[in-house]
Amino acid sequence: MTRAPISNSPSPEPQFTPRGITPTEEQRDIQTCRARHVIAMANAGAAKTTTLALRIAESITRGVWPESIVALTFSGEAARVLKERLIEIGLDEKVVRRIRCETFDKFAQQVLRDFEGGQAPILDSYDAVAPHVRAAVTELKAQNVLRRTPRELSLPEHNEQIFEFLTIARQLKARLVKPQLEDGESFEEHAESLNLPVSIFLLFCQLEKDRAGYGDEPLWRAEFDATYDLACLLASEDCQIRPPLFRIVIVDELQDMNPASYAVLEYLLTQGKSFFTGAGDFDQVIHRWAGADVNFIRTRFAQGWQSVETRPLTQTYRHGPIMALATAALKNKEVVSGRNHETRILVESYADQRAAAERVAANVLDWKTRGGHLDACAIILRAPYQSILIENALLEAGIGWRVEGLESYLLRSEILMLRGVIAFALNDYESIPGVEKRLKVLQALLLWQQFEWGANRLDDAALKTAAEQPDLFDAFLKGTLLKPQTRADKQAADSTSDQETEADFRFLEKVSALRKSGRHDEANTLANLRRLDAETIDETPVQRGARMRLEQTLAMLREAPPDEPAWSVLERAVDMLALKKVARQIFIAPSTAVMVARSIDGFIDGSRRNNLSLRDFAIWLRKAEVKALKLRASNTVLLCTVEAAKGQEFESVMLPCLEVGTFPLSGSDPAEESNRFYVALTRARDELTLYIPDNPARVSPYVKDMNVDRAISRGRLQIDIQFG
Ligand SMILES: Nc1ncnc2c1ncn2[C@@H]1O[C@H](COP(=O)(O)OP(=O)(O)OP(=O)(O)O)[C@@H](O)[C@H]1O
Repeated sequence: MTRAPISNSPSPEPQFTPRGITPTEEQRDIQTCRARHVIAMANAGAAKTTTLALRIAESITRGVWPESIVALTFSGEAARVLKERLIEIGLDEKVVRRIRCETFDKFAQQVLRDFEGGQAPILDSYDAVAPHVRAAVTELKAQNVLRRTPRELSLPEHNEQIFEFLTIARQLKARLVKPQLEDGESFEEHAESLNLPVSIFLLFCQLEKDRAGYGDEPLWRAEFDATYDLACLLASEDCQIRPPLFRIVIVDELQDMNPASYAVLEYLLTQGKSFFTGAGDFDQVIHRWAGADVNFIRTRFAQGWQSVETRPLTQTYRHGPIMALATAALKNKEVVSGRNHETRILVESYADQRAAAERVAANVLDWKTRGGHLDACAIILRAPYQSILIENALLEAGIGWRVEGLESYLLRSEILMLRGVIAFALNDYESIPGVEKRLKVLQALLLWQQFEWGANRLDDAALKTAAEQPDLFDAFLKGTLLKPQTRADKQAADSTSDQETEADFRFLEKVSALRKSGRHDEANTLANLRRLDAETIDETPVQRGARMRLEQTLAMLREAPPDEPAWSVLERAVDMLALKKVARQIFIAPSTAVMVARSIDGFIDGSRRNNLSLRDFAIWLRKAEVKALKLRASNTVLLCTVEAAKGQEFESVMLPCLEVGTFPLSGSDPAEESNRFYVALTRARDELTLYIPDNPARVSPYVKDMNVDRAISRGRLQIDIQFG
């Protein structure tokens, strides 16, 4: 980033006066700055988003149409927070709705939809993209065999490898790498120039070719593909696409910028001759896997732009000096607070995870007793699996909670599937309340039993009917889950029950027409072939294994002594079903498979409470679910991931499980983990509670780095001196 000196020309007096805050000199300067390009890189809570909102409000007050302003971010959450800040500082909600405020990718999707005249399906997870990767692998292998000298290819087969490939592909797209060769270049040479194995580059090219299809629009887009496609189109020589242009362009979370998003931004700025203001924080990069690159911002961003001014925002207004000192120690940088407030930092030690969860619930109640609002309190987790014990503790304490960035554990597919198994074993289908929930249980069972049903069939009325009626629920077990799949089942895997009935009808008509015209042999052959399809077992070894395991597990559960504790039978069931191994087969991301395994452990651990039998545990689960729903109807505390908390702030923040291996999470990028911790802790306005194990050797190094005691004593001194 080019750093031009701050211009000497004084900024004009602001015309917009915000509600609720008095902008500092620095904020006013950015609000009214005359420079065409203004950039502010600053600490967490240093009012970046607020200042961008002030800049937008100032433009509108000076007569700019809200429709000619676009505010782009890299996460939906950041776009939501920016809109929230615009309203907080006093812009009318109706005016805010007229401003285009969304992620780069949503913006690109809309532009492409208008250009292409339709929306290509969006595949929103790696799991949804994986079948396309497998198809591309098959195609590449087939092509390779036909080569005069086949290459030695090493292509992804297993989920972990496919996940790794998709992550590489995403990074290539962030870098705007095209699936093409330069003139006269070989694939080998090009792959080498990208520092990639040739097999991976070939697969990247093949997948992109498949995605492009033969029409004007691609067959599908994964997350970020719209940004990539738009950037490629804009860079093409015969560029036909004309994205809308805006007078004012705002970008929040600049640290997440990558070359593809930058190409879109540059187009908007050059073609629209727009005024640009951007803000970000180098220490909040937590999406490196998706191509976010601090070096890009530091070295290439704004290169060649005229009239670029970097402006400071030196003080954090979110929290007081104690927190500022603690974050400064953590990140080894200067952090100054402009808030005269003793943000409390509390450190609580725990003996085990259950005790920690109970302390979290007790502290939430205490927060409420001291006059705090539940919805101003957030429990931020490093990983979703950590929610199980906390959800149980909140439930026990009668505290309602809502979730962001994770699903309540009772709704996660691995837990739904286990609940289905319990319901089948006990023949107690009512233990899962509500048709919707039972449908989800059936869908989860199909996923875990590795049925390759298409979306059509999974959402079909027939499955919904099975979820409605107890006898059909049982028939589903016997007639689908425990029955070996046949060739006919496979053929119908993607059709709805209506389509199946229609196919049956057409078949009968055909046979009858043949008979009527005396072609009995043909009619018989057709009928025999159909019978053969219905009788021929056609299941993969994996599917057969899953079916046998389910059968044996149900038998084991039914034969278990009725008073045997649930945790003990469930442990055996999880082993027999080989769930942790199956998780690795089903989920593309290795980290997801690990989380699922931990989630299952947490579920079993949760069943240890009160030593309930399996039947009583099923009853407890049903009651828990009903109670959780009721509690959710009132005020709720937020249970969320760090990613979901980014950009938000809360009066009270609780960070459980700050131990070695959990935060930083083992196997994760250390630099990014440190940033993640920084993001989590800097969400707090008034109170931060850190939960650490009572064994000092197991305490997260980040907590040690914060040097809390020193921050408290120095911070108090600072409050006395600075604010009197
Ligand atoms: N001039 C001011 N006086 C007092 N409080 C302010 C002022 N400007 C902003 N704030 C408050 O400071 C807090 C942090 O602001 P904001 O969310 O804009 O920071 P940020 O830098 O975007 O944070 P993050 O890095 O987490 O995205 C908010 O509560 C906001 O209302």
